[in-house]
Amino acid sequence: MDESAEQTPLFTFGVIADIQYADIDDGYNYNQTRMRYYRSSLKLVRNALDSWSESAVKPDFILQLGDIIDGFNKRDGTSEEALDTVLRELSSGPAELHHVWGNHELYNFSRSALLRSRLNSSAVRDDSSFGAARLGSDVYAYHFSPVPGFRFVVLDAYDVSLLGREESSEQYRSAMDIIKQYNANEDLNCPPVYVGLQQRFTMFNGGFSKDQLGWLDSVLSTADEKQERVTILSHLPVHPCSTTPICLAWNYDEVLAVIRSHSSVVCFIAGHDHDGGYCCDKETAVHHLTLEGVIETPPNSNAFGIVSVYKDRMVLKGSGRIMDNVLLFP
Ligand SMILES: Nc1ncnc2c1ncn2[C@@H]1O[C@H](COP(=O)(O)OP(=O)(O)O)[C@@H](O)[C@H]1O
Repeated sequence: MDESAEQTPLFTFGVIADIQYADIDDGYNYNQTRMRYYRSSLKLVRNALDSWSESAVKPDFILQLGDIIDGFNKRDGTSEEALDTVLRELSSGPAELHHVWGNHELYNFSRSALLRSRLNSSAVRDDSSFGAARLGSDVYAYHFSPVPGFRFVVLDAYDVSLLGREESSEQYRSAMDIIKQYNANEDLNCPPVYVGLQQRFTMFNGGFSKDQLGWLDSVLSTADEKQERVTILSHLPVHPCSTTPICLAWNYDEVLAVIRSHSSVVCFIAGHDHDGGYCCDKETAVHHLTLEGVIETPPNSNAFGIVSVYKDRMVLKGSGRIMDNVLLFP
């Protein structure tokens, strides 16, 4: 029998990704290959909450991996209402929430509005010995330690992006320079090629600035010294084996290089690719987990999980489309 089954976990947390709620009829994705269940996504959130509340060991916190409401809300003028609806449900749950931002957050709200909103969960408990918990400026990146010896780092995968940046800004211009190097299409949401990693250079993706990478590097250095186990969260995946290339972060390779230079990282959790994915990095044995998205999950199924953390592993108990997984620490 799995040894961890007999032990009490050190802590547990819930995971859910790409809820993309909108009060509109079901419809297909852009390529007409997958059905999206916009209203039913709220029911699947309720299923997750019921399960987390009823679980023998209730989660200490919930990780919402981004795209909490769909971009169609912006078109319909229902962004605030839709956000209220989902957050009302999630806030009624058993644990504090940590929100990651995805492209749909930026379709609905400006970066400054997001920083002032309930989707900014950076003001959470942390130990001051670690320096500032948040990166600062208008980048949404922070870290927290739920239990001594463990740390979670929330990254902003749209720090370098055409989304959420004023067209007149330097950041917008430099993101445009990057995408134009690889994508010659008039519609920058259309991938530049049909196969290969270059597909990632679309407007619905983004990347991490030098400032953010430097900040991550220093957070991980301190975590290495303290021999902590770090889990990194981002809307966009950064390992090519954990996702379809069309969903990868623009500068995934730079994030991987930072992760690979630190001993503290044990896991990287992302959303965005609604089909999900998983791989264990060959070089470091760090787990790269991409969660199946709620929005493309049929109403009779589910897409959420609960993770129990032990001293040597994390055990993911998935529901519906999310598979169980045992993530041994490297
Ligand atoms: N192949 C494509 N060509 C042009 N536009 C696209 C393509 N794929 C997606 N889009 C557009 O990009 C935006 C984001 O796509 P969407 O599928 O909603 O992203 P997500 O997977 O995050 O839900 C939408 O406006 C969508 O219409």
